[in-house]
Amino acid sequence: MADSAQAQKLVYLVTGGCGFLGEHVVRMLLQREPRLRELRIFDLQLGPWLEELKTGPVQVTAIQGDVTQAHEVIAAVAGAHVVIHAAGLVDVFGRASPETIHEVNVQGTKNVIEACVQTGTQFLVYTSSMEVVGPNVKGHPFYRGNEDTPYEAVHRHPYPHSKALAEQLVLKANGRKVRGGLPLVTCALRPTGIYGEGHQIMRDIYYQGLRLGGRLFRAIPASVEHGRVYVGNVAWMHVLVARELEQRAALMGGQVYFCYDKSPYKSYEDFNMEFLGPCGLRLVGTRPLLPYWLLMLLAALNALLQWLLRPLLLYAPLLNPYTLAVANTTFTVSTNKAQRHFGYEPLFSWEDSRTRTIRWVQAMDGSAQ
Ligand SMILES: NC(=O)c1ccc[n+]([C@@H]2O[C@H](COP(=O)([O-])OP(=O)(O)OC[C@H]3O[C@@H](n4cnc5c(N)ncnc54)[C@H](O)[C@@H]3O)[C@@H](O)[C@H]2O)c1
Ligand SMILES: CC(C)CCC[C@@H](C)[C@H]1CC[C@H]2[C@@H]3[C@H](O)C=C4C[C@@H](O)CC[C@]4(C)[C@H]3CC[C@]12C
Repeated sequence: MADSAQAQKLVYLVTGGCGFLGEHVVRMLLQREPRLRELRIFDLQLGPWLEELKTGPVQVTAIQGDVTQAHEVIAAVAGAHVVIHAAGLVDVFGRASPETIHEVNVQGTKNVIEACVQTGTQFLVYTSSMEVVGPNVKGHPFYRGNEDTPYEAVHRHPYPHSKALAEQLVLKANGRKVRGGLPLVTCALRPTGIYGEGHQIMRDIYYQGLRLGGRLFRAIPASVEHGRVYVGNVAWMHVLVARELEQRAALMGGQVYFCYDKSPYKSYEDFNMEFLGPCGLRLVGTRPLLPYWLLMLLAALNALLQWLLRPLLLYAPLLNPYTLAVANTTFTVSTNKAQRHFGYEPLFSWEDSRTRTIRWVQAMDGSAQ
């Protein structure tokens, strides 16, 4: 008993802890980090599910706050041993302005780094993205690459641009002296397209399929591979990195790691069918039903409509020139860097990840389309 009381000494802060990934990180920490004394969850919007966590042995502190507000971030970070910075504005559909995306993703990350430095927090894990590498605007394939694979990263879209700038800030901050004189240890995790329970885009596509009479129409050739990783494994990587950063600071500090697991290499649409198929949806066509030039035209039309309608309403469909380019460019990773550096093995097999995701889709209310 005395041992476990003594062992429970760490204070963790998860920014964006109520988001899709953040919730999984929070739950994983509570299950798999026995040294936790307090878990602070910082988010713009707090989820009602947090209440149920407050009855456990770890003190769960919910903090409604905005990463763009430096004073709010400092107050949340003060006294934390580890910060997992997963808050971000994930928008590739033109819902938010480029300035807002920059403010949240870049200035927000600067605020987190400065808060660590000012308050003496030594360990910072940043949720980056595969998008800091690519796909690039030239449509170059990244075929089962790793962290060292050369690739021409060119960003024109505000979201990947902001993630790339934020990642650079985090990596550059590694080694800075925090209050008390110890060095800040940082690293960045780069998930590919995350899937699993709570994935909003999967939900949208499922409902779209239901509205279309249980059908989805193939738009992307089956040969285009899109990297995907299960949310539980991404969360597990965050927990492991946070745990190992202290012991392996020299090796892991300033490093980037792709998030990977045993999810199969498939096109975006074929991969989604692994879950949507067993839930009654069918992907029509072995080849794209529309020629690529027509899809590009439709995507451009959507972008034009978005611009024209902006004063009246927000028109933000899934298809736009950027999402089409991402879905239509092979981008997959094959690496074991996380295994070599901190012993990562996926916690969930592909079969588990698939079953859990299917169960979640099945539990959705089909009438809520
Ligand atoms: N979803 C993916 O496929 C994917 C892939 C790679 C990387 N990522 C990264 O993972 C992180 C989490 O993404 P997600 O998919 O869970 O998105 P999400 O939108 O579900 O979660 C982001 C969370 O951040 C919070 N947030 C946004 N602005 C904030 C602000 N100003 N202050 C405080 N909190 C704020 C949101 O309220 C939300 O809860 C992001 O940094 C994203 O860039 C996501
Ligand atoms: C062209 C249509 C037929 C299909 C549109 C699908 C499109 C909305 C999907 C395809 C790929 C998706 C992105 C990809 O999985 C990886 C990421 C990285 C992450 O950091 C943020 C989300 C994002 C950009 C996904 C967004 C949705 C995309 C573009």
